[in-house]
Amino acid sequence: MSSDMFCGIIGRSPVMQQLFKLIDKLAQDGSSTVLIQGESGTGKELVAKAIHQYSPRSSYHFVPVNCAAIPDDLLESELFGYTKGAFTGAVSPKVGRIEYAHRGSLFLDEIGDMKPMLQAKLLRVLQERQFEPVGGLKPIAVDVRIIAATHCDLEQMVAEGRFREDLYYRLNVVPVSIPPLRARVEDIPLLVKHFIELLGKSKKNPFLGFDQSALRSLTNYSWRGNVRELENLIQHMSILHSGATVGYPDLPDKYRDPLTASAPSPPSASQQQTANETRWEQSQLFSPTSPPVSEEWVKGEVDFNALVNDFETQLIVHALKITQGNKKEAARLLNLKRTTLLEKIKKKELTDNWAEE
Ligand SMILES: Nc1ncnc2c1ncn2[C@@H]1O[C@H](COP(=O)(O)OP(=O)(O)OP(=O)(O)O)[C@@H](O)[C@H]1O
Repeated sequence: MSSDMFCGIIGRSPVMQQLFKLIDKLAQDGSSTVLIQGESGTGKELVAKAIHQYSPRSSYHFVPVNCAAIPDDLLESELFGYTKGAFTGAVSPKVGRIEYAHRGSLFLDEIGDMKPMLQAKLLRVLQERQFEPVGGLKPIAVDVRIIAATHCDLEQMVAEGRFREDLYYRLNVVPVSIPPLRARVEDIPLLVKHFIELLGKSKKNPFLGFDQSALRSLTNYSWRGNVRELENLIQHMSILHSGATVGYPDLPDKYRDPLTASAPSPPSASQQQTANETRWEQSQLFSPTSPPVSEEWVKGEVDFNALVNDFETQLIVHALKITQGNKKEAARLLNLKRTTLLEKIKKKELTDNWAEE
């Protein structure tokens, strides 16, 4: 599987290609519980839907429940339903979302926000495949695949006693991790193209996109809100710049990267990225430590090894910044072995604090 799109999910980076394979396997399996972890806006719900849509359960319901958005006292009756007279106001019985998802998939988003009492009730659904509605005594059997998602570190929450350990292990049968967008920057141009096409479909005078310098700057940005933030930016740009191509100066302040501003324009103005242009862009991500026509250049005293060493340091620091210090990811971005990167970091005595840019 090497397509750049799988069930509406865009990604050509190796991690996304691996994710597509995992989704395919999980879909075929059809029953195992899945726990999706990733920062907000990385596409957790999209992945959950894809797992359902490709599974034998696809002709039944995909039922999403956002555990953080529903107040605690309502979440129990939303999930488990209630019998007539269960509480004041329960004038007729209500089917809960777990029962509604029978033979389909239940997507429990923000599972880390679920209160302990409900965690215990959910554990029973996972263990016994049955539950009682609020106010009911008779157990109801269900055949439901549970796909949970969270942006929290559930393992840490277990260690702190804030999440049930037994439930964590029941949920984490197949862990799926979606990396943040800053750790897969090669997906950005593709996502930009995808959202421009999507948003431009219904427009007479659609937004035409970004020029090379704007795109370069977006690639250097940290994307705390991940793909959702990128989608919002393109929506914003489509409104302000319909029928136009946006350059670096037109980007909102926070998306403008000073390194990009100092880089010269690429040799070709074509919107189409050729392999050569991509390589050229990569080399222009960093301004050289010495200007090309300095005194040393004229006198022929350029210290080639020192300059190459500096450039190597800049590349490593840049990769560590955009991966927030994740050395495995940084090595992947740089196409280096992890051990090679670790040796270079040690030799260069680079500090270990990459969280803030
Ligand atoms: N790889 C992707 N390809 C295309 N669209 C994507 C991708 N990842 C995310 N999106 C889009 O970004 C938006 C956010 O995705 P989604 O709601 O699935 O994220 P999430 O991780 O569940 O977020 P949250 O944790 O805040 O609920 C959606 O509009 C989704 O379609």
